[in-house]
Amino acid sequence: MKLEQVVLRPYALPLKQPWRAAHATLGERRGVLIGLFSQGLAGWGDCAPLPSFSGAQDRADTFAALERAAQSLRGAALDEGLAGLAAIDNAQARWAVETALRDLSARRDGLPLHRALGAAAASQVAVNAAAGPLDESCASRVAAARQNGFDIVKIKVGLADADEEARRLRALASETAIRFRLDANRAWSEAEARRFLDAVADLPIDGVEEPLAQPTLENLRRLQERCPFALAIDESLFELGPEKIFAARATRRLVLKPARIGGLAATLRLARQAAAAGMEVVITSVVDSAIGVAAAAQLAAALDPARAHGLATGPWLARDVAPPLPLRNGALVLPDGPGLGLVPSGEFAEF
Ligand SMILES: O=C(O)CCC(=O)c1ccccc1C(=O)O
Ligand SMILES: [Mg+2]
Repeated sequence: MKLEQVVLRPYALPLKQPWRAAHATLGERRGVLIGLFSQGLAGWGDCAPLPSFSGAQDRADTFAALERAAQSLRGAALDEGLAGLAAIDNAQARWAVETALRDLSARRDGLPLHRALGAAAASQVAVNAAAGPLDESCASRVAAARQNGFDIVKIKVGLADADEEARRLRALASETAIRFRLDANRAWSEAEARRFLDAVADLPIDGVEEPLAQPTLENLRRLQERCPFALAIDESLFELGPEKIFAARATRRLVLKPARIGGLAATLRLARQAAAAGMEVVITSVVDSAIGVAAAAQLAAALDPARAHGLATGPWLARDVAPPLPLRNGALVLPDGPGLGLVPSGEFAEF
């Protein structure tokens, strides 16, 4: 299958309200879609680097790497594209290109992408709601999540004093019956983390991502041992090292962002290694476009559609490149169609 046309389509999508986390605020989302065309079919991928979050590569470097990859794909065969993925030296660009290639190849084979990745057919993926930071309007977002059928709501912590946030979380827990997934994005010293985690130990907490500003396998293990719920490694994955993490099992959970890891196959490999080591794996999106979220959702469906993944970021965008996958009763509904199951629409579909 020869790639007859390769297009790059930049986007800038405003958020309904800023996405705030410890160390980062995001007001709009910029990325580039890559589209591959062959025999009347198209495959799409999303490249949306997050320079403000640790571990992300510089945006200009990323788009330059995507541009180079697009150039080398023009006129190449689909299989040559897949064989050349390892040569793309930028994780987010590689993720976009691999998504587009596998979307196209799954469409050729008439299979939804998760089926093309070797999984049984799934119609939905369980997800946590994304409720933003623990601020004044958090309670209304949590109540809305409960109303919309979510069992787990994710909240960013580490943006205010740890004792104050523990009090706010307790107040929220008394208002709405829901489980909390917290993400400190490396905000706390070990002492602050201990103070917060001890103060909320009796609340319905599903897990806490990245509690420590300076995580090591030793301090994470100490913290995990005093927690009744899962702690998770997310952005510290490569700093701590996947192999060391699997051997140590210092935290119960690992968050994998395929956009940051650099592809579907690489993420599947890490996820299976983590599962074999006895860790829980959660796949998350990066407040990217509906194309990126759909790709991560297909991957999550291939891995474990029943575990709540962090893929409900679509509602934060005021505009999107395609109608996002619908959220129903705490799950992302997967399209029936082949490949990703969605294509860019409106201005993003013209070329
Ligand atoms: O996990 C979720 O529900 C949403 C994804 C998310 O929180 C996130 C989005 C962009 C960048 C970093 C993160 C994060 O998990 O730290
Ligand atoms: Mg996280």
